[in-house]
Amino acid sequence: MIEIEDLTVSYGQSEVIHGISFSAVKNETLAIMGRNGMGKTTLFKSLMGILPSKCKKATVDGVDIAGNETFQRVHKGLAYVPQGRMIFPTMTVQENIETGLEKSKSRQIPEDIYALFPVLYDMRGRKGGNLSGGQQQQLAIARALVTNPKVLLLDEPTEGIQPSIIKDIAKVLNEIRKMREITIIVSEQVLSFTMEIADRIIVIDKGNFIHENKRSEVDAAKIKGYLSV
Ligand SMILES: Nc1ncnc2c1ncn2[C@@H]1O[C@H](COP(=O)(O)OP(=O)(O)OP(=O)(O)O)[C@@H](O)[C@H]1O
Repeated sequence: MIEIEDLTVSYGQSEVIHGISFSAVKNETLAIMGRNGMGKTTLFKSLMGILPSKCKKATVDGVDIAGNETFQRVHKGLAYVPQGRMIFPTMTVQENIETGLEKSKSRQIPEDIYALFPVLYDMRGRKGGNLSGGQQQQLAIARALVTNPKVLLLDEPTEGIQPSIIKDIAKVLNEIRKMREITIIVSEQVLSFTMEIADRIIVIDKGNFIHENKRSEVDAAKIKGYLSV
C-alpha cells in the first residue's frame, strides 16, 4: 500500500533522515518507535510533503507521490494526525471534523465517523478546546479519516494522554483497521501501546532504522533498551 525507498530528509545542510526504506501493506499497522529527536516527526512531515525530501521511490497504492504537494498526497490516499493533535480550539467538534473535508473530494462527513467516535457525536456542538486530551486525539483522528485515506499516519498519538485513555485509543485504531481495512503507521515511544495495535515494529535511531520485528517476535527488553536514554 505504501512503499518508500531510500528516503533522505535534511534541514538546510543538516541531514536528519539518512536513506531509509520501508513498506506496509493494506490492513497492516506498522509502529515506528524511537526516543525524542530521533526523526519520527521529520519522517512523517516528509511523507506528507510538508518538508522536502529525496527518495528513489515513494508510492501509495502503486501511485507515485514523489515530489507531490501535500494536497496531492492527500488526494492519493495519505492522511496525517500530527503530534500535539493541532485541533482548532475555538471551533466546534463538527467544524473541526469538517475542516478535514477541505482537501477531500467529498463534502459530507462519512457515516462511520460518528459510529467510530460516539463521544464526538455527543459533543459535536462543543468547542474543541473544551475536550479532554483523549477526546481531542479522537477528534484529530476523525478529522484525518474524513478523506477516506488508504494510509493513515499518526505522530505519537499517546503523548500527554493518561494511561486509561491510551487503551481507548488503541481500541479505536484497531476498530478503524477492521472497518476501513487501511494501512496505519504510527510513531510512538510507548511499547505497551504499540504491542496492542502493531503487526510490526521498527526502531528509528538518529534517522536510521536499526531494528525490526513482527509483534509476535518482539523482544520487549531489547526495544525498551533502544527507547531508554
Ligand atoms: N526545524 C528544524 N531545523 C533543524 N533541525 C531540526 C528541525 N526540526 C527537527 N530538527 C532536528 O531533527 C532531528 C529529528 O527531530 P524530530 O522532531 O523529527 O524527532 P522526533 O523523533 O519526532 O522527536 P520528538 O518525539 O521529540 O518530536 C533532531 O535532531 C532535531 O533537532
